[in-house]
Amino acid sequence: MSALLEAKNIAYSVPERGSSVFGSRKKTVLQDVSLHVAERETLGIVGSSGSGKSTLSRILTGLIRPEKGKILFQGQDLRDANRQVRKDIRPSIQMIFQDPQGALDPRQTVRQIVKEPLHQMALSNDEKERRVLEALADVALPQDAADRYPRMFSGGQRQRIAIARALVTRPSVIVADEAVSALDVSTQAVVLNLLLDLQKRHGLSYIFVSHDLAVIRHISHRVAVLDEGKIVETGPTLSVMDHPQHAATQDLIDASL
Ligand SMILES: Nc1ncnc2c1ncn2[C@@H]1O[C@H](COP(=O)(O)OP(=O)(O)OP(=O)(O)O)[C@@H](O)[C@H]1O
Repeated sequence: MSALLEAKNIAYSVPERGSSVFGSRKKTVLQDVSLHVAERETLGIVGSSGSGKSTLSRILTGLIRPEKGKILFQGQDLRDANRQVRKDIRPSIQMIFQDPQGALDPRQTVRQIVKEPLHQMALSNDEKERRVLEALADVALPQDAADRYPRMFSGGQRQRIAIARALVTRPSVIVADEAVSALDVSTQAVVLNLLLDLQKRHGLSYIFVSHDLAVIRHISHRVAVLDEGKIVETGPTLSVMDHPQHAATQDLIDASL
């Protein structure tokens, strides 16, 4: 299968805490990370707290730039792409964040929240409105949800709003960073099944980032294990889980039992 979104030899570091801006020491957050996701595939990225998952998610969606390495979308290096091409590609790669409470602006209506990613796209207002209602229907929220505020919804419903916002640009890949971690287990299952259903209906690819192996097992075709900023193991989800090769994988399995 050819890669839809690919990371090649990504490195990222931050100034060590307490070091000055002059001659500061650096802490490595990601080191030589390479991975890809194919069309209609879900790649799970699992790792313990501090292993670099959120940083990697933000690099994959272009929110932060890697220090080294490159991100390719359909084979095109996003660094080389000119502004117009980047503008065309950006809607194809969307992100869902962990905390539905914190990620949704409480002062905005659901319509404003879901519409926000469309601002950069040259669409008529009517088309934008159509897309918002279509995205809400996609996540099984009623049309009148558009005029309400996030606080009027449960945690699971708020996460549906976040998913609708990601879907509204009709992306081909969604990076989900701990997308169900803030939800109770039964709501997690409902949201994961919704994501699986959306994948089938829209041919989506997911990069699904979580510390929770049970969640990753439910949703991912393949898995990459991140440990201290490095991918230490990768393969089909069940074979990695049934025959872990690295101590970090075994630790995550033990923690999920
Ligand atoms: N901007 C930053 N400034 C300082 N340290 C950072 C920054 N970004 C990341 N780090 C550090 O890099 C490491 C990895 O962080 P990251 O948030 O990517 O990990 P994570 O696997 O998502 O962890 P968690 O599950 O706890 O959120 C952590 O030690 C974190 O403190």
